[in-house]
Amino acid sequence: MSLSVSPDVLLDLYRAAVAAVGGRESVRAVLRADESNEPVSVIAIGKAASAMLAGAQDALGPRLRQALLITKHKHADKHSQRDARVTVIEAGHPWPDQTSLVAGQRLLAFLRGLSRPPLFLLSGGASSLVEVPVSGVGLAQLRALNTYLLSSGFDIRSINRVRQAVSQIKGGRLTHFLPPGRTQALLISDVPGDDPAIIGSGLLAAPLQGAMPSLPPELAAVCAHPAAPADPERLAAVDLRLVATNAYALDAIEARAARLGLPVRRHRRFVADEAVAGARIIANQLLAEPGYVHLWGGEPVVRLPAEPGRGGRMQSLALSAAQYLHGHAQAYLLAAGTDGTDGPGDAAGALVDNGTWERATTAGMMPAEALRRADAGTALAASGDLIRTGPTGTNVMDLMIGYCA
Ligand SMILES: O=C(O)[C@H](O)CO
Repeated sequence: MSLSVSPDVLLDLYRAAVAAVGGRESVRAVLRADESNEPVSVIAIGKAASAMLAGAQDALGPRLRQALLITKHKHADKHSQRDARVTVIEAGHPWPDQTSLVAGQRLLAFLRGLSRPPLFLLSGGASSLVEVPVSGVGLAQLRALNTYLLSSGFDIRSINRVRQAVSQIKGGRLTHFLPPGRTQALLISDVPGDDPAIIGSGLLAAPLQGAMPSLPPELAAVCAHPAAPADPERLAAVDLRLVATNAYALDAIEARAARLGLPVRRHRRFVADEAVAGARIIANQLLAEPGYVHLWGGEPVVRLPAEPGRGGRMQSLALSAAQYLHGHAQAYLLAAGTDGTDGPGDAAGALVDNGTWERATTAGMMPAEALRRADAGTALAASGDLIRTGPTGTNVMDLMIGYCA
């Protein structure tokens, strides 16, 4: 078999993956299979809420009676805004703001107006976008808590464990406000392991168990306000279904590669390392087995200095991997998020090759220094290797696709 794997082929595989887990397509595919004629009310919450709601609008047509859309500032699309049946609220992310509390009240009011349960469309970001704090906790405390959590280095499970402790709706407590009957929820997962109790802090799932991570005393005191426990019977009346995950995106790449006749090595270990360490592992695996398209899924982390530069975890990982590709005749690595935004800046990630390190250096950058300052985006802009997609309408964490001849 004669192979021709160019950077364009890797971009094509990445695009196929993002399309396969698109919020609109994923929701539409599931709802089209539903043959009922009943009218449906929809509540879509999360960074992918607009796209998910568009999928419901496509599939349900006139059956969609009314919808509440809660998404990040500037994330509501025209499709939703022009539909008179849709109430749009844009709220704060990654830190909750006043609009997140307004969204919480509108959510409860919307539910009070229903005689039967709505269809929920949930995606990552919901934790910050909507909140009804327990009594005694206000916006200032909520923001202080989230500011601490987001820079704590805790994993998302621990972060959302704390968020659940100060909420009247998270950790399954939103079920207390549902009308009677079975509730359906479709979810896009942006968390390792795809646990619905973690996605968006589990508005409709059983609460996270286990010890809380340790917090500074003033924040531990915020979490000591009592919250009503979730009712197991109400939780049991919710059907949660994942419609898009990181694994689905990797499946789509495998399927597309097979159609193109490309042999694939799919690495099953979820890449959650610190980005620079992860880059070394990935580059070693790639270079050890030439002639294959290598695939990894994950969500590495970047330790941020006091004043970080441009670019997120995927750009750090890509730039760091570029130093290992240097000197190889033909070697590429595409590392990109699936939501279109990889940290500060407008890039989704980067596609590096054996010349990236040198191009960045020739352009006057010091790539190693850029990595230390969490400024990979500036070096990759100079080497001409950034990928820009704009908002994609989904988020299933990160994809890494590599090839070396
Ligand atoms: O909203 C959240 O909690 C995160 O995006 C994980 O889903």
